[in-house]
Amino acid sequence: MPQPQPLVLAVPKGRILKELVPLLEAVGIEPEAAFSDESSRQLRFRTNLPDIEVVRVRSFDVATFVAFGAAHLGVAGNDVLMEFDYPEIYAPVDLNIGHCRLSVAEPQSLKKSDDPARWSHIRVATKYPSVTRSHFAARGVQAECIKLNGAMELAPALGLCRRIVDLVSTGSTLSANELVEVETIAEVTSKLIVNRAALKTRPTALNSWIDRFREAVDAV
Ligand SMILES: Nc1ncnc2c1ncn2[C@@H]1O[C@H](COP(=O)(O)OP(=O)(O)OP(=O)(O)O)[C@@H](O)[C@H]1O
Ligand SMILES: O=P(O)(O)OC[C@H]1O[C@H](OP(=O)(O)OP(=O)(O)O)[C@H](O)[C@@H]1O
Repeated sequence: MPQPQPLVLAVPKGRILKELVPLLEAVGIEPEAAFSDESSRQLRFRTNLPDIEVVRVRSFDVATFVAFGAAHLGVAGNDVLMEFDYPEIYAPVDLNIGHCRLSVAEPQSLKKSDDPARWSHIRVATKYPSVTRSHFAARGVQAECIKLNGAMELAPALGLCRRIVDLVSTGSTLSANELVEVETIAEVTSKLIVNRAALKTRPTALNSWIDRFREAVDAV
């Protein structure tokens, strides 16, 4: 009988990867050496297991690869999952890594006189326009979003807008840019995500990976 194609696990480049590597080890996935070589241009990696390979993509693209079934499994923050809200993605395991929060922030000087309860229309710079619009629409505030892909914290000082919605962890990026949090939209951690159609066609293999990740998180 022909062997099924290896499962594809999509992982994000960047900060989550450092926290993810020990979890991959704990579930028994050891990618080939080029995976840990930051200078390597390789994007697709064999592992010690013939039935799983790993691809490394941008954090937002993990969700897209998994939603379209190009990857069977992935690791993504719930900031990314909320922004796309793909119905094709199932997120069964909280990996307890990538802890941060999605927050609204504004200049310290503005906060002194500001009352969020009185907002009716605000302009916000963010990488998360969809989450931002729905968060504010739920209380009748129209949020006009300017999409940025990074360095949101610069926007108020340069007059692009007065408020931003961005991820906050230690708060040091906000304070270095004289901004303060006004409210939290969501707590964020990274999840193991699975393509729902793949879960139906390859249930044994995928459920076994879900169990292994769950056990590895519980063992930490
Ligand atoms: N300061 C932080 N502390 C903890 N987790 C974070 C922090 N910032 C981001 N994250 C989590 O890590 C994920 C990837 O963020 P990261 O900043 O590495 O990607 P990025 O560089 O913004 O994106 P891209 O891959 O598009 O370059 C986010 O989606 C979020 O879930
Ligand atoms: O509260 P802190 O601990 O300062 O963390 C918050 C920062 O972390 C993330 O950016 P990251 O460092 O990942 O860089 P990026 O702007 O390139 O996404 C986020 O976008 C904030 O800028």
